[in-house]
Parts: sequence; structure tokens; C-alpha cells
Amino acid sequence: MQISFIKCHGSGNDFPLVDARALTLSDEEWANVARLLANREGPVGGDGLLLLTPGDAAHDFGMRMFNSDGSEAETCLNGLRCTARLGFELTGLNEARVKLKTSSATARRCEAIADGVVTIETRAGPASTDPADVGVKVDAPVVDSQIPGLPSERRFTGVAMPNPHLVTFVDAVDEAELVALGDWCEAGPDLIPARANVSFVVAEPQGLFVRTYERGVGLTDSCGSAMAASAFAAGLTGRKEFGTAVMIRNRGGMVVAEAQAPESGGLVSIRGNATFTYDAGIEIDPAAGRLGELVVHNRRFDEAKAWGALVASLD
Ligand SMILES: N[C@@H](CCC[C@H](N)C(=O)O)C(=O)O
Repeated sequence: MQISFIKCHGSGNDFPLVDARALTLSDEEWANVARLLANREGPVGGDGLLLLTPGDAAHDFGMRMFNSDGSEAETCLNGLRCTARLGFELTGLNEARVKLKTSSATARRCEAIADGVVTIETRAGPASTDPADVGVKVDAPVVDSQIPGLPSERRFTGVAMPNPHLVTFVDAVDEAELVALGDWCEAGPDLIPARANVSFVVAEPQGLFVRTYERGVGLTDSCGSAMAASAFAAGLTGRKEFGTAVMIRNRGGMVVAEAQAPESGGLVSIRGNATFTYDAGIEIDPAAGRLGELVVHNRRFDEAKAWGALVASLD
């Protein structure tokens, strides 16, 4: 079959994005499409696959997200900005209620974070520390505490956005340590059978720096739900104030996040880019695991340039 897609990124977290509202592939076929298109050795590459899906009585449209290993995630907040942008362009809406795998979120167009950078604000949650939601086999919420059985002596906060996150605050990010712990979680140990996204976070005077090992992906330049979970964890542990905008930097760029306290609803909003880099088509045989030649119809140089200027200004 021929698949048309937009290559996009939210804060450097990159994906092929498909308007799947009229496509009827099985879950297994979509998982194969994700593995093929997101393969970094292939012609497209990405951290996963995003699908714009139909809405229902309560939602304007929906989003599904498959990691590059083919597993489907509950949400993807960098991806949500890109998917919402496509939804807005195709429906004429400027704000929407979006159906996710197990929850809902809202999205709206908003003022640009920098010249020429298409910017979307999403609001998701409520963030939860309930171990049953986070998927960690412990008796009580993990908030700034060690997790018995985890091969790390660091203090973690477990947050579901609703996808599972383990967040720890560090003085400096040790990538080798992050990867070793992320790999351990990827094995689906008894402690965390559904695995987890793991983030090492540096609290800086002007905001947070977040480095994430994503479930189903590995080390990524940026993870939106990890930034949301980190903003929430920073509020819970008194490192940042709830209800205040916090700039979050990552390897791919930045977003602005604002987390509500649990007693105020526990929602987390993120304002950031939804950048489209090119529009393309490719012949794909999901069952045979075969990709044809990539045909790029349109490169969005202006958007790439605007984003590049923002990233350069962060140095
Ligand atoms: N990059 C995403 C999160 C993608 C899903 C995650 N790897 C999971 O399996 O939970 C984001 O921006 O939130």
C-alpha cells in the first residue's frame, strides 16, 4: 500500500505522522508500519509513528502513537502537538478535545514561542502517582524516594501521564547510568512489568533540563510526557512552584510547562513547537516488512530554519 505522511517533530522528538482517519489497518499492521518507518537505519526514521484518528461524540479527533519497537503508548505529548496541528489544518478548528488511547487531552493553537515556529498548547492529565497507574509493584506512591528492587540508589518520583514515568533529580546527567537503568526497565522486570520511561532531571535556576530514556525507543532528544511528568514531580518535591510556567530544556530544544497541584486538578499544560519538516509518500508492505522508495513532495525549509534559530538561541 502507498502511505502518505508528514515528517514532524516536537522539540526534536521526531515522527512520521499519518492521517489515518480513513485507513483500516489492524493493530499488528500499524505496529509493523511503526517499526519500518521509524527504523533509524531506513529512509525515514523517527522515535515512533503518530496517527491522526477519527473523533467521536466527545472528541474532535484522536491520536494513536506507536513507539519505534512497535508497542503502542497511552500518550505522546510532543507528538500530540504535531497531531493536533494536522487535525486543525484538516478540520479548520483552532482548539480541540483529543481522544487518546486511554484518556483525553485538549490542544489549542497559541502564540508562537519564537518567530516562524508553529506553536500548540496541550493540556493533559491528571498526572497520577498511584502505583497502579504508574505500573510499579509497590504499596504506596513513590515520591522522591528509593524504589526497593530498582538497581539504583537514586530517589525517584513515579508519575503516570497516563503513560508511566520514573523521574529522578540529579546534579548532572550521567547518560551511561540512564541508559543502563532504561535498559533494565525495558526487560519488563517483575517490579515494572509494563516497563517505564526514565528521566534524569536537573533543576536549574531558570527551569529544568530533562534527559529521557523512552520505553520502546531508548535515549531520545526529547519526550513531552516526560517533561510533563518532570514538571509535576518538580512541583510535588518543592523544586518548582505548581501553577507557574517553567521552561524545560532538553537535547532537542525546549518547551514551556505548567503543572497544577494535585488538589487543583493535576493537569499539566505544555506549550511548544509542532514543526513539519517534509511531506512524503512511500510504498509499504507491513506484512512482509518491506518499504519502497521514499518520495518527498515538499520540504518545509522555512519551518526547519525557524526551529534551528530557536535552538541556536538556547546555546
Ligand atoms: N515521546 C513521547 C512519549 C512516547 C511514548 C513513550 N515512549 C511510552 O511508551 O510511554 C512524548 O513526547 O510524550
